[in-house]
Amino acid sequence: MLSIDRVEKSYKKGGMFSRERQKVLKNVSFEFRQGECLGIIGESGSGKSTLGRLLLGIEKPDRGTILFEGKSIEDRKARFGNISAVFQDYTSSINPYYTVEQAMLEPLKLQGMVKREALSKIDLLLNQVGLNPSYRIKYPHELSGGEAQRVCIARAVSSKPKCILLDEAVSSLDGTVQIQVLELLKSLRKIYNMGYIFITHDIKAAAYICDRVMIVRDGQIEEIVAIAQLKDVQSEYARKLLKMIIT
Ligand SMILES: Nc1ncnc2c1ncn2[C@@H]1O[C@H](COP(=O)(O)OP(=O)(O)OP(=O)(O)O)[C@@H](O)[C@H]1O
Repeated sequence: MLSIDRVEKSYKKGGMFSRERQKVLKNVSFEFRQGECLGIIGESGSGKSTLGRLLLGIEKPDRGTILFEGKSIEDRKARFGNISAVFQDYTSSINPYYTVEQAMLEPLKLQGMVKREALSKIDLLLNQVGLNPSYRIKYPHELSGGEAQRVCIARAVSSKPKCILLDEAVSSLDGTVQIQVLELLKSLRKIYNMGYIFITHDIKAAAYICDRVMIVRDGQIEEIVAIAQLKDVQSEYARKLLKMIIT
């Protein structure tokens, strides 16, 4: 569904007048299959979030191509309604002056829904993420971290996307809430028949939800492995990384 071919990305390094560039992604190629949950794991600074932004079409690669069902992800029409995102920072993902209802109306209106239809859809979406209709009138500061992230997830599924990219989406939640949100993601995946790209440094969370994980090292793919074969990773680095994260 998503074809990533020889993608490279670099950023300017140093001050405003510096010409030096840091290569953040190097020759990245892989396929994301329809309906799968692919984890992207790696050390801090390995380029996971940069790759995530490129997959969303927020930024352009310097070289290489990213195709969504054969069309460039840079083409708004290719990605609109097909791919959405949930980020770690749920508090700044929702406008602080918007109620939950207003925040959820936005994407539904963009899909061309009339207000009456959108309002009943909001009740359904809130219900699907385990929040009752009383949450419609709440502001972000009145929500717990887990509740705010549920609202972000409800917004992300509202367009019935084929894929949601989750960038450290459960990392700031504490233990039990994290598991509840992972369970929610599992059940929504079945309801909507969609795939996830799950960026995380938490291998346990990845193992809980993903079918395959891609291990990224210093901007390059080290290895892609099915979760069931995680214990049998081939590369020395992947073995060390997994051991380090698990202990
Ligand atoms: N917009 C940017 N401008 C300049 N440098 C950037 C930019 N975005 C990322 N970088 C650099 O690219 C490298 C990779 O960053 P990235 O956030 O993609 O890594 P990451 O694996 O997601 O890390 P973390 O797990 O800590 O979030 C880092 O050295 C970072 O400083």
